[in-house]
Amino acid sequence: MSSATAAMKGLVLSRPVTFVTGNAKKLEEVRAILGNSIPFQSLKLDLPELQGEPEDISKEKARLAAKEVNGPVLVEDTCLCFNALNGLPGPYIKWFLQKTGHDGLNNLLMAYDDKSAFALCIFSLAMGPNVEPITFLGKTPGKIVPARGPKDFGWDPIFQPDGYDQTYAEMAKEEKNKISHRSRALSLVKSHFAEAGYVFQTDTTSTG
Ligand SMILES: O=P(O)(O)OP(=O)(O)OP(=O)(O)OC[C@H]1O[C@@H](n2cnc3c(O)ncnc32)[C@H](O)[C@@H]1O
Ligand SMILES: [Mg+2]
Repeated sequence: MSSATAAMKGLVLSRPVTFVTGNAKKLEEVRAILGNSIPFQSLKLDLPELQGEPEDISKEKARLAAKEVNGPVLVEDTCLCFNALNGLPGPYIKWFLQKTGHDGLNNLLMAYDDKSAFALCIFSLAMGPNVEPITFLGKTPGKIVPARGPKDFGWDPIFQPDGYDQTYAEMAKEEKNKISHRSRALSLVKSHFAEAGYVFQTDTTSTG
């Protein structure tokens, strides 16, 4: 689409999308997965999170972020869902991890034979403070195992994706990024950008 056509459709963005997160490891993966496909800057901000269903939590984060940034934003919320617990801890995984650790998360499943789980990533894109966010879901199935591998990113050591004998933590970063919940959601974000034909004005200065 030419920039004139984009302008007629109101799709010219005067600034890049800001990816708002308080989590440096998430940002690292998003950078690696997106490369130069979508121009974005980042803002380190730990946004308050609503309680409720994962999609609503992610959307509300985007609304708050868009108000904060007063421009287009991308946020994501990540859940780790145990099938035996009907999806819990889900969006509350951060607090379960913080309070009980990798062993505690394994112990939660002690009473069940079913150790299956899925990682869920929900990106929300809000093109501005008064625009309804749209969501993009990525899901990777796997199982919960006793911790193996480096402990530098969340629950990576206890999640072993289906079809692999390594945990996320043991896998090479590029390997994880090929199949992860995050990369699956981001490939939908990329398709959305390709289809929407947003045009970024490049004469602005970036703050991030
Ligand atoms: O500022 P935000 O983006 O919200 O960052 P956060 O760290 O608070 O992240 P979430 O609210 O989405 O909570 C998800 C929890 O799961 C962890 N996590 C997220 N993605 C992960 C991944 O790919 N592998 C392992 N742990 C992950 C993360 O460290 C949190 O403890
Ligand atoms: Mg959070």
